[in-house]
Amino acid sequence: MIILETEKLEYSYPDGTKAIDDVSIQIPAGEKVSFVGKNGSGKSTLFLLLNGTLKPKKGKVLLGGKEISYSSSGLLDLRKRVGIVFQNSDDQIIAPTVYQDIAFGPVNLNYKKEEIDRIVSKMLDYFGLQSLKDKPPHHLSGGQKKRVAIAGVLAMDPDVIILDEPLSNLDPVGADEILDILNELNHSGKTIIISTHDVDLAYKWSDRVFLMSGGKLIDEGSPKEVFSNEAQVRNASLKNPVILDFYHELEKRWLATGGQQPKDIPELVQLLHKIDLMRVSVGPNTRVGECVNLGVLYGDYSKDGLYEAVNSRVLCKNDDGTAVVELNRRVLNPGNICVYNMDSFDKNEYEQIVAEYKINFIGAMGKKSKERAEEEGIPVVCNSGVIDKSILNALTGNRCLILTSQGMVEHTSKRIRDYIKKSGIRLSFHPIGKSAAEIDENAKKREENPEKLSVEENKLKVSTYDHGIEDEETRG
Ligand SMILES: Nc1ncnc2c1ncn2[C@@H]1O[C@H](COP(=O)(O)OP(=O)(O)OP(=O)(O)O)[C@@H](O)[C@H]1O
Repeated sequence: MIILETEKLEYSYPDGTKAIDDVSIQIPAGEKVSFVGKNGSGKSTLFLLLNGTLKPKKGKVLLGGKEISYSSSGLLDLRKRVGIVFQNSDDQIIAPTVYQDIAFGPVNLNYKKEEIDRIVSKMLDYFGLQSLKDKPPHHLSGGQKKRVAIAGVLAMDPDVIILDEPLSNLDPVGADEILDILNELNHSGKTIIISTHDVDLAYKWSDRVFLMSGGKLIDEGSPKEVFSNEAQVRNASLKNPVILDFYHELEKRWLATGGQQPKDIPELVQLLHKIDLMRVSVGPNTRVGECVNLGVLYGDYSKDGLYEAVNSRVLCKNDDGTAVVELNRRVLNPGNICVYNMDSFDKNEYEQIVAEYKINFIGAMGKKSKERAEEEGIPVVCNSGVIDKSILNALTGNRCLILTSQGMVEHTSKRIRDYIKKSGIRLSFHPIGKSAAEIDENAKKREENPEKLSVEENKLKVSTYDHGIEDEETRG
Protein backbone atom coordinates (compact mmCIF):
# COMPACT_ATOMS: atom_id res chain seq x y z
CA MET A 1 0.00 0.00 0.00
CA ILE A 2 1.29 3.46 -0.92
CA ILE A 3 0.98 5.74 2.10
CA LEU A 4 2.48 8.97 0.81
CA GLU A 5 2.93 10.15 -2.77
CA THR A 6 3.52 13.22 -4.86
CA GLU A 7 2.54 13.94 -8.43
CA LYS A 8 4.61 16.33 -10.52
CA LEU A 9 5.35 18.47 -7.49
CA GLU A 10 6.91 21.92 -7.98
CA TYR A 11 7.90 24.54 -5.45
CA SER A 12 9.74 27.87 -5.75
CA TYR A 13 10.62 30.11 -2.80
CA PRO A 14 9.43 33.75 -2.91
CA ASP A 15 12.91 34.86 -4.08
CA GLY A 16 12.44 32.72 -7.20
CA THR A 17 14.67 29.74 -6.19
CA LYS A 18 13.13 26.63 -7.73
CA ALA A 19 13.71 24.13 -4.91
CA ILE A 20 11.48 21.27 -6.13
CA ASP A 21 11.07 20.52 -9.81
CA ASP A 22 8.61 17.96 -11.17
CA VAL A 23 8.99 15.40 -8.36
CA SER A 24 6.76 12.32 -8.41
CA ILE A 25 7.38 9.72 -5.70
CA GLN A 26 5.52 6.87 -4.09
CA ILE A 27 6.34 5.70 -0.57
CA PRO A 28 5.03 2.29 0.47
CA ALA A 29 3.68 2.01 4.02
CA GLY A 30 5.98 0.41 6.57
CA GLU A 31 9.24 1.05 4.70
CA LYS A 32 12.48 2.70 5.76
CA VAL A 33 13.16 5.34 3.14
CA SER A 34 16.14 7.64 2.58
CA PHE A 35 16.29 10.78 0.50
CA VAL A 36 19.92 11.26 -0.44
CA GLY A 37 21.37 14.38 -2.02
CA LYS A 38 24.03 17.02 -1.53
CA ASN A 39 23.34 20.33 0.29
CA GLY A 40 20.66 22.34 -1.42
CA SER A 41 19.29 19.44 -3.49
CA GLY A 42 15.77 20.05 -2.14
CA LYS A 43 15.35 17.39 0.56
CA SER A 44 14.17 19.72 3.35
CA THR A 45 11.82 21.58 1.02
CA LEU A 46 10.30 18.30 -0.12
CA PHE A 47 9.78 17.23 3.50
CA LEU A 48 8.02 20.53 4.30
CA LEU A 49 5.74 19.89 1.31
CA LEU A 50 5.04 16.34 2.48
CA ASN A 51 3.65 17.53 5.81
CA GLY A 52 1.82 20.54 4.43
CA THR A 53 4.09 23.21 5.96
CA LEU A 54 4.66 24.45 2.39
CA LYS A 55 2.02 24.43 -0.32
CA PRO A 56 3.16 23.38 -3.81
CA LYS A 57 3.00 25.83 -6.72
CA LYS A 58 2.07 22.91 -8.97
CA GLY A 59 1.32 19.21 -8.47
CA LYS A 60 -0.17 17.29 -5.57
CA VAL A 61 0.69 15.54 -2.32
CA LEU A 62 -1.47 12.51 -1.52
CA LEU A 63 -1.77 10.71 1.81
CA GLY A 64 -3.31 7.22 1.68
CA GLY A 65 -4.38 7.94 -1.94
CA LYS A 66 -6.23 11.20 -1.07
CA GLU A 67 -5.00 14.65 -1.99
CA ILE A 68 -4.16 16.57 1.16
CA SER A 69 -6.30 19.53 2.16
CA TYR A 70 -4.67 22.81 3.20
CA SER A 71 -7.65 23.88 5.36
CA SER A 72 -6.76 24.22 9.05
CA SER A 73 -8.61 20.99 9.97
CA GLY A 74 -7.02 19.21 6.97
CA LEU A 75 -3.55 20.31 8.05
CA LEU A 76 -4.17 19.29 11.68
CA ASP A 77 -5.21 15.85 10.49
CA LEU A 78 -2.19 15.62 8.16
CA ARG A 79 0.26 16.56 10.91
CA LYS A 80 -1.25 14.00 13.22
CA ARG A 81 -0.54 11.33 10.61
CA VAL A 82 2.73 12.65 9.18
CA GLY A 83 5.14 13.91 11.85
CA ILE A 84 8.32 15.78 11.00
CA VAL A 85 11.52 16.05 13.04
CA PHE A 86 13.62 19.02 11.91
CA GLN A 87 17.36 18.86 11.34
CA ASN A 88 18.02 21.44 14.03
CA SER A 89 16.21 20.41 17.22
CA ASP A 90 16.23 24.04 18.44
CA ASP A 91 13.80 24.89 15.60
CA GLN A 92 11.39 22.31 16.97
CA ILE A 93 11.70 22.46 20.73
CA ILE A 94 9.80 25.49 21.95
CA ALA A 95 8.24 24.77 25.36
CA PRO A 96 9.88 25.74 28.68
CA THR A 97 10.28 22.12 29.88
CA VAL A 98 10.88 18.75 28.28
CA TYR A 99 7.50 17.56 29.62
CA GLN A 100 5.61 20.48 28.09
CA ASP A 101 7.39 20.10 24.81
CA ILE A 102 6.41 16.45 24.43
CA ALA A 103 2.87 17.34 25.51
CA PHE A 104 2.59 20.08 22.87
CA GLY A 105 1.04 17.89 20.12
CA PRO A 106 -1.49 16.07 22.33
CA VAL A 107 -2.51 19.41 23.93
CA ASN A 108 -3.16 20.84 20.44
CA LEU A 109 -5.19 17.77 19.60
CA ASN A 110 -7.35 18.57 22.64
CA TYR A 111 -6.71 15.31 24.46
CA LYS A 112 -7.85 15.09 28.10
CA LYS A 113 -5.31 15.90 30.82
CA GLU A 114 -5.03 12.26 32.08
CA GLU A 115 -4.53 11.03 28.52
CA ILE A 116 -1.82 13.64 27.91
CA ASP A 117 -0.06 12.64 31.17
CA ARG A 118 -0.22 8.98 30.19
CA ILE A 119 1.17 9.58 26.70
CA VAL A 120 3.96 11.91 27.86
CA SER A 121 4.96 9.58 30.65
CA LYS A 122 5.18 6.69 28.16
CA MET A 123 7.34 8.80 25.84
CA LEU A 124 9.61 9.90 28.73
CA ASP A 125 10.10 6.25 29.69
CA TYR A 126 10.69 5.02 26.18
CA PHE A 127 13.20 7.75 25.32
CA GLY A 128 14.96 7.56 28.73
CA LEU A 129 14.04 11.18 29.52
CA GLN A 130 12.19 10.79 32.86
CA SER A 131 14.96 12.41 34.89
CA LEU A 132 15.04 15.40 32.51
CA LYS A 133 11.31 16.06 32.35
CA ASP A 134 11.40 19.39 34.21
CA LYS A 135 14.56 20.70 32.54
CA PRO A 136 14.47 23.49 29.97
CA PRO A 137 15.15 21.75 26.62
CA HIS A 138 17.83 24.28 25.63
CA HIS A 139 19.98 22.98 28.51
CA LEU A 140 20.09 19.48 27.01
CA SER A 141 22.81 17.87 24.89
CA GLY A 142 22.33 17.48 21.12
CA GLY A 143 21.43 13.78 21.44
CA GLN A 144 18.95 14.45 24.28
CA LYS A 145 17.32 17.27 22.28
CA LYS A 146 16.96 14.96 19.31
CA ARG A 147 15.20 12.39 21.52
CA VAL A 148 12.85 15.09 22.88
CA ALA A 149 12.05 16.19 19.31
CA ILE A 150 11.28 12.61 18.19
CA ALA A 151 9.27 11.98 21.38
CA GLY A 152 7.20 15.12 20.68
CA VAL A 153 6.36 13.82 17.21
CA LEU A 154 5.70 10.26 18.35
CA ALA A 155 3.35 11.56 21.06
CA MET A 156 0.85 12.21 18.26
CA ASP A 157 1.19 8.59 17.09
CA PRO A 158 1.74 9.42 13.40
CA ASP A 159 1.78 6.68 10.72
CA VAL A 160 4.73 8.35 9.00
CA ILE A 161 7.73 9.93 10.72
CA ILE A 162 9.94 12.18 8.60
CA LEU A 163 13.36 13.10 9.97
CA ASP A 164 15.59 15.67 8.32
CA GLU A 165 19.23 14.59 8.80
CA PRO A 166 18.43 12.75 12.06
CA LEU A 167 22.05 11.82 12.84
CA SER A 168 23.77 15.12 12.09
CA ASN A 169 25.82 16.43 15.04
CA LEU A 170 25.41 13.21 17.05
CA ASP A 171 28.37 11.19 18.32
CA PRO A 172 28.60 7.60 16.99
CA VAL A 173 26.90 6.02 20.04
CA GLY A 174 24.18 8.72 20.09
CA ALA A 175 23.63 8.14 16.37
CA ASP A 176 23.35 4.38 16.93
CA GLU A 177 20.78 4.98 19.68
CA ILE A 178 18.63 7.08 17.35
CA LEU A 179 18.95 4.42 14.64
CA ASP A 180 17.88 1.73 17.11
CA ILE A 181 14.81 3.82 17.95
CA LEU A 182 13.99 4.34 14.26
CA ASN A 183 14.32 0.59 13.61
CA GLU A 184 12.04 -0.22 16.55
CA LEU A 185 9.44 2.28 15.38
CA ASN A 186 9.62 0.83 11.89
CA HIS A 187 9.12 -2.67 13.30
CA SER A 188 6.04 -1.43 15.07
CA GLY A 189 4.61 -0.53 11.64
CA LYS A 190 5.61 3.12 11.23
CA THR A 191 6.91 4.38 7.89
CA ILE A 192 10.24 6.13 8.51
CA ILE A 193 11.61 8.67 6.05
CA ILE A 194 14.98 10.34 6.52
CA SER A 195 17.18 12.70 4.56
CA THR A 196 20.93 12.28 4.62
CA HIS A 197 24.18 12.94 2.77
CA ASP A 198 25.59 9.85 4.43
CA VAL A 199 25.63 7.32 1.61
CA ASP A 200 26.93 4.57 3.92
CA LEU A 201 23.90 4.99 6.15
CA ALA A 202 21.43 5.16 3.25
CA TYR A 203 22.97 2.07 1.62
CA LYS A 204 22.96 -0.05 4.76
CA TRP A 205 19.80 1.12 6.52
CA SER A 206 17.14 1.81 3.89
CA ASP A 207 14.60 -0.35 2.12
CA ARG A 208 14.30 2.30 -0.59
CA VAL A 209 16.47 5.21 -1.67
CA PHE A 210 15.48 8.37 -3.57
CA LEU A 211 18.41 10.27 -5.09
CA MET A 212 17.91 14.04 -5.41
CA SER A 213 19.88 16.67 -7.29
CA GLY A 214 19.01 20.28 -8.11
CA GLY A 215 15.43 19.88 -6.85
CA LYS A 216 14.82 16.88 -9.11
CA LEU A 217 14.50 13.21 -8.41
CA ILE A 218 17.27 11.57 -10.43
CA ASP A 219 17.05 7.95 -9.34
CA GLU A 220 15.12 5.66 -7.03
CA GLY A 221 15.04 2.01 -6.06
CA SER A 222 16.52 -0.42 -3.56
CA PRO A 223 19.87 0.75 -2.13
CA LYS A 224 21.62 -1.90 -4.23
CA GLU A 225 19.94 -0.64 -7.41
CA VAL A 226 20.61 3.03 -6.76
CA PHE A 227 24.24 2.58 -5.65
CA SER A 228 25.08 0.22 -8.50
CA ASN A 229 24.78 3.22 -10.83
CA GLU A 230 28.08 4.89 -9.94
CA ALA A 231 27.80 7.56 -12.65
CA GLN A 232 24.41 8.63 -11.36
CA VAL A 233 25.73 8.82 -7.77
CA ARG A 234 28.65 10.98 -8.99
CA ASN A 235 26.17 13.14 -10.94
CA ALA A 236 24.44 13.88 -7.65
CA SER A 237 27.89 14.97 -6.27
CA LEU A 238 27.92 12.08 -3.82
CA LYS A 239 30.36 9.24 -3.24
CA ASN A 240 29.89 5.51 -3.37
CA PRO A 241 29.36 3.70 -0.04
CA VAL A 242 32.81 2.87 1.41
CA ILE A 243 31.98 -0.83 1.67
CA LEU A 244 31.35 -0.99 -2.10
CA ASP A 245 34.61 0.86 -2.90
CA PHE A 246 36.50 -1.53 -0.66
CA TYR A 247 34.78 -4.55 -2.19
CA HIS A 248 35.58 -3.35 -5.75
CA GLU A 249 39.27 -3.12 -4.83
CA LEU A 250 39.20 -6.69 -3.47
CA GLU A 251 37.28 -7.84 -6.55
CA LYS A 252 39.88 -6.28 -8.91
CA ARG A 253 42.62 -8.19 -7.09
CA TRP A 254 40.74 -11.49 -7.33
CA LEU A 255 40.41 -11.58 -3.58
CA ALA A 256 36.61 -11.70 -3.59
CA THR A 257 33.84 -13.21 -5.68
CA GLY A 258 32.95 -10.65 -8.36
CA GLY A 259 29.68 -9.00 -9.40
CA GLN A 260 28.11 -8.76 -5.94
CA GLN A 261 27.04 -5.87 -3.71
CA PRO A 262 27.80 -6.64 -0.06
CA LYS A 263 25.67 -4.52 2.23
CA ASP A 264 27.67 -4.87 5.43
CA ILE A 265 30.90 -6.36 6.76
CA PRO A 266 29.49 -9.89 7.35
CA GLU A 267 28.26 -9.97 3.74
CA LEU A 268 31.65 -8.78 2.51
CA VAL A 269 33.47 -11.40 4.56
CA GLN A 270 31.29 -14.05 2.95
CA LEU A 271 32.58 -13.08 -0.50
CA LEU A 272 36.31 -13.38 0.28
CA HIS A 273 38.12 -15.98 -1.80
CA LYS A 274 39.73 -19.07 -0.46
CA ILE A 275 43.45 -18.60 -0.73
CA ASP A 276 46.38 -20.65 0.32
CA LEU A 277 49.03 -18.03 -0.17
CA MET A 278 48.75 -14.74 1.59
CA ARG A 279 50.75 -11.54 1.66
CA VAL A 280 51.01 -10.29 5.23
CA SER A 281 53.01 -7.80 7.26
CA VAL A 282 55.74 -9.42 9.33
CA GLY A 283 58.18 -8.16 11.92
CA PRO A 284 61.67 -7.03 10.87
CA ASN A 285 63.28 -10.13 12.35
CA THR A 286 61.08 -12.69 10.59
CA ARG A 287 63.10 -14.80 8.15
CA VAL A 288 62.16 -16.86 5.10
CA GLY A 289 61.41 -20.45 6.16
CA GLU A 290 60.17 -19.43 9.61
CA CYS A 291 56.56 -19.91 10.67
CA VAL A 292 54.04 -17.25 11.73
CA ASN A 293 50.60 -17.50 13.32
CA LEU A 294 47.94 -15.40 11.59
CA GLY A 295 44.86 -15.98 13.72
CA VAL A 296 41.37 -16.99 12.67
CA LEU A 297 40.39 -16.76 9.01
CA TYR A 298 36.91 -16.99 7.61
CA GLY A 299 34.87 -15.95 4.62
CA ASP A 300 34.07 -17.73 1.36
CA TYR A 301 36.68 -20.39 2.17
CA SER A 302 35.20 -21.17 5.54
CA LYS A 303 31.92 -22.60 4.28
CA ASP A 304 33.06 -26.04 5.32
CA GLY A 305 34.31 -24.76 8.68
CA LEU A 306 36.35 -21.97 10.18
CA TYR A 307 40.09 -22.32 10.47
CA GLU A 308 42.98 -20.79 12.24
CA ALA A 309 46.18 -20.21 10.32
CA VAL A 310 48.98 -21.47 12.54
CA ASN A 311 52.61 -22.22 11.75
CA SER A 312 52.25 -20.67 8.32
CA ARG A 313 55.61 -20.80 6.55
CA VAL A 314 57.14 -17.59 5.18
CA LEU A 315 57.95 -18.28 1.51
CA CYS A 316 59.48 -14.94 0.62
CA LYS A 317 60.04 -11.61 2.25
CA ASN A 318 59.73 -8.22 0.55
CA ASP A 319 61.62 -4.98 1.19
CA ASP A 320 58.43 -3.27 2.32
CA GLY A 321 58.09 -5.47 5.42
CA THR A 322 55.56 -7.87 3.90
CA ALA A 323 55.96 -11.57 3.26
CA VAL A 324 54.13 -14.24 1.29
CA VAL A 325 53.14 -17.08 3.59
CA GLU A 326 51.73 -20.52 2.93
CA LEU A 327 48.63 -21.07 5.01
CA ASN A 328 48.58 -23.98 7.39
CA ARG A 329 45.00 -24.58 8.50
CA ARG A 330 43.65 -25.76 11.81
CA VAL A 331 39.89 -26.22 11.65
CA LEU A 332 37.84 -24.42 14.32
CA ASN A 333 34.22 -24.72 15.29
CA PRO A 334 32.17 -21.59 14.82
CA GLY A 335 30.55 -20.18 17.94
CA ASN A 336 26.93 -19.39 18.54
CA ILE A 337 24.56 -16.45 18.90
CA CYS A 338 21.66 -16.21 21.32
CA VAL A 339 19.01 -13.49 21.25
CA TYR A 340 17.23 -12.60 24.50
CA ASN A 341 14.13 -10.44 24.91
CA MET A 342 14.92 -7.95 27.69
CA ASP A 343 11.26 -6.89 27.95
CA SER A 344 10.61 -10.18 29.74
CA PHE A 345 13.89 -10.22 31.67
CA ASP A 346 14.09 -12.82 34.40
CA LYS A 347 17.34 -12.95 36.37
CA ASN A 348 17.26 -16.72 36.94
CA GLU A 349 16.50 -17.47 33.32
CA TYR A 350 19.23 -15.05 32.21
CA GLU A 351 21.86 -16.59 34.50
CA GLN A 352 20.96 -20.09 33.35
CA ILE A 353 21.35 -19.04 29.73
CA VAL A 354 24.74 -17.45 30.29
CA ALA A 355 25.96 -20.61 32.04
CA GLU A 356 24.35 -23.11 29.64
CA TYR A 357 25.60 -21.40 26.46
CA LYS A 358 28.95 -20.43 28.04
CA ILE A 359 28.37 -16.84 26.85
CA ASN A 360 31.57 -14.79 26.54
CA PHE A 361 30.40 -11.83 24.42
CA ILE A 362 27.33 -9.74 25.31
CA GLY A 363 25.85 -6.95 23.18
CA ALA A 364 22.83 -4.77 23.96
CA MET A 365 20.60 -3.10 21.38
CA GLY A 366 18.10 -0.32 21.98
CA LYS A 367 18.00 2.29 24.73
CA LYS A 368 15.71 0.36 27.04
CA SER A 369 17.68 -2.89 26.81
CA LYS A 370 20.94 -1.06 27.45
CA GLU A 371 19.49 0.65 30.52
CA ARG A 372 18.03 -2.58 31.88
CA ALA A 373 21.32 -4.38 31.32
CA GLU A 374 23.12 -1.63 33.22
CA GLU A 375 20.60 -1.80 36.09
CA GLU A 376 21.10 -5.57 36.31
CA GLY A 377 24.89 -5.21 36.23
CA ILE A 378 25.21 -7.24 33.02
CA PRO A 379 28.73 -6.90 31.55
CA VAL A 380 27.81 -5.60 28.10
CA VAL A 381 30.88 -5.27 25.87
CA CYS A 382 29.21 -3.98 22.73
CA ASN A 383 26.38 -1.49 22.34
CA SER A 384 26.60 -0.38 18.72
CA GLY A 385 26.57 -2.38 15.49
CA VAL A 386 25.63 -5.29 17.74
CA ILE A 387 24.28 -7.74 15.14
CA ASP A 388 27.29 -7.47 12.81
CA LYS A 389 29.76 -7.63 15.68
CA SER A 390 28.05 -10.71 17.14
CA ILE A 391 28.17 -12.48 13.77
CA LEU A 392 31.85 -11.63 13.39
CA ASN A 393 32.57 -12.77 16.94
CA ALA A 394 30.66 -16.02 16.49
CA LEU A 395 32.67 -16.64 13.33
CA THR A 396 35.81 -16.58 15.46
CA GLY A 397 34.40 -19.16 17.84
CA ASN A 398 32.87 -16.87 20.46
CA ARG A 399 29.51 -17.47 22.15
CA CYS A 400 27.46 -14.33 21.85
CA LEU A 401 24.32 -13.05 23.53
CA ILE A 402 22.29 -10.18 22.03
CA LEU A 403 20.00 -8.42 24.50
CA THR A 404 17.21 -6.55 22.80
CA SER A 405 13.62 -5.46 23.18
CA GLN A 406 10.62 -7.52 22.10
CA GLY A 407 10.03 -5.33 19.03
CA MET A 408 13.55 -6.07 17.74
CA VAL A 409 13.72 -9.84 18.32
CA GLU A 410 12.19 -10.63 14.95
CA HIS A 411 14.45 -8.23 13.05
CA THR A 412 17.58 -9.52 14.83
CA SER A 413 16.66 -13.18 14.31
CA LYS A 414 15.92 -12.60 10.63
CA ARG A 415 19.28 -10.87 10.02
CA ILE A 416 21.16 -13.74 11.67
CA ARG A 417 19.15 -16.52 9.99
CA ASP A 418 19.61 -14.78 6.60
CA TYR A 419 23.35 -14.66 7.18
CA ILE A 420 23.48 -18.34 8.11
CA LYS A 421 21.38 -19.28 5.07
CA LYS A 422 23.40 -17.21 2.60
CA SER A 423 26.82 -18.11 3.97
CA GLY A 424 26.12 -21.77 4.64
CA ILE A 425 28.31 -21.47 7.76
CA ARG A 426 27.01 -23.67 10.52
CA LEU A 427 26.78 -20.99 13.18
CA SER A 428 24.29 -22.04 15.77
CA PHE A 429 21.57 -19.56 16.56
CA HIS A 430 19.06 -19.58 19.42
CA PRO A 431 16.33 -17.07 20.13
CA ILE A 432 16.23 -17.95 23.83
CA GLY A 433 13.77 -17.35 26.61
CA LYS A 434 10.15 -18.24 25.97
CA SER A 435 9.08 -14.99 24.30
CA ALA A 436 12.05 -14.68 21.92
CA ALA A 437 11.53 -18.26 20.72
CA GLU A 438 7.84 -17.61 20.07
CA ILE A 439 8.45 -14.39 18.14
CA ASP A 440 11.08 -16.11 16.01
CA GLU A 441 8.77 -19.06 15.34
CA ASN A 442 6.02 -16.71 14.08
CA ALA A 443 8.48 -14.79 11.94
CA LYS A 444 9.72 -18.04 10.35
CA LYS A 445 6.14 -19.05 9.55
CA ARG A 446 5.47 -15.68 7.96
CA GLU A 447 8.60 -15.94 5.84
CA GLU A 448 7.80 -19.46 4.65
CA ASN A 449 4.21 -18.61 3.85
CA PRO A 450 3.75 -14.88 3.41
CA GLU A 451 0.35 -15.10 1.63
CA LYS A 452 -1.19 -17.09 4.42
CA LEU A 453 -0.27 -14.54 7.03
CA SER A 454 -3.27 -14.31 9.25
CA VAL A 455 -4.78 -11.10 10.51
CA GLU A 456 -4.05 -12.28 14.05
CA GLU A 457 -0.37 -12.73 13.32
CA ASN A 458 -0.22 -9.33 11.66
CA LYS A 459 -1.75 -7.82 14.75
CA LEU A 460 0.74 -9.69 16.90
CA LYS A 461 3.57 -8.23 14.85
CA VAL A 462 2.34 -4.70 15.36
CA SER A 463 1.57 -5.27 19.01
CA THR A 464 5.18 -6.24 19.65
CA TYR A 465 5.82 -2.49 19.75
CA ASP A 466 4.81 -1.84 23.31
CA HIS A 467 6.02 1.72 23.59
CA GLY A 468 3.63 3.34 21.14
CA ILE A 469 0.53 5.14 22.30
CA GLU A 470 -2.89 3.57 22.24
CA ASP A 471 -5.32 3.26 19.37
CA GLU A 472 -7.61 6.05 18.20
CA GLU A 473 -10.58 4.70 20.21
CA THR A 474 -8.83 4.80 23.58
CA ARG A 475 -8.15 8.52 23.35
CA GLY A 476 -10.14 11.11 25.24
N1 LIG B 1 13.57 30.05 2.70
C1 LIG B 1 14.21 29.96 1.53
N2 LIG B 1 14.20 30.96 0.65
C2 LIG B 1 14.84 30.87 -0.54
N3 LIG B 1 15.52 29.77 -0.94
C3 LIG B 1 15.54 28.73 -0.11
C4 LIG B 1 14.90 28.75 1.17
N4 LIG B 1 15.10 27.57 1.78
C5 LIG B 1 15.83 26.83 0.92
N5 LIG B 1 16.09 27.51 -0.22
C6 LIG B 1 16.82 27.04 -1.41
O1 LIG B 1 16.14 25.92 -1.93
C7 LIG B 1 17.06 24.95 -2.40
C8 LIG B 1 16.78 23.62 -1.71
O2 LIG B 1 17.10 23.77 -0.33
P1 LIG B 1 16.79 22.62 0.74
O3 LIG B 1 17.05 23.21 2.08
O4 LIG B 1 15.47 22.06 0.46
O5 LIG B 1 17.92 21.56 0.35
P2 LIG B 1 18.48 20.30 1.21
O6 LIG B 1 18.71 19.22 0.23
O7 LIG B 1 17.59 20.03 2.34
O8 LIG B 1 19.85 20.89 1.73
P3 LIG B 1 20.70 20.47 3.09
O9 LIG B 1 21.21 19.08 2.86
O10 LIG B 1 21.79 21.50 3.10
O11 LIG B 1 19.76 20.59 4.26
C9 LIG B 1 18.46 25.51 -2.16
O12 LIG B 1 18.90 26.13 -3.36
C10 LIG B 1 18.22 26.56 -1.08
O13 LIG B 1 19.15 27.61 -1.19
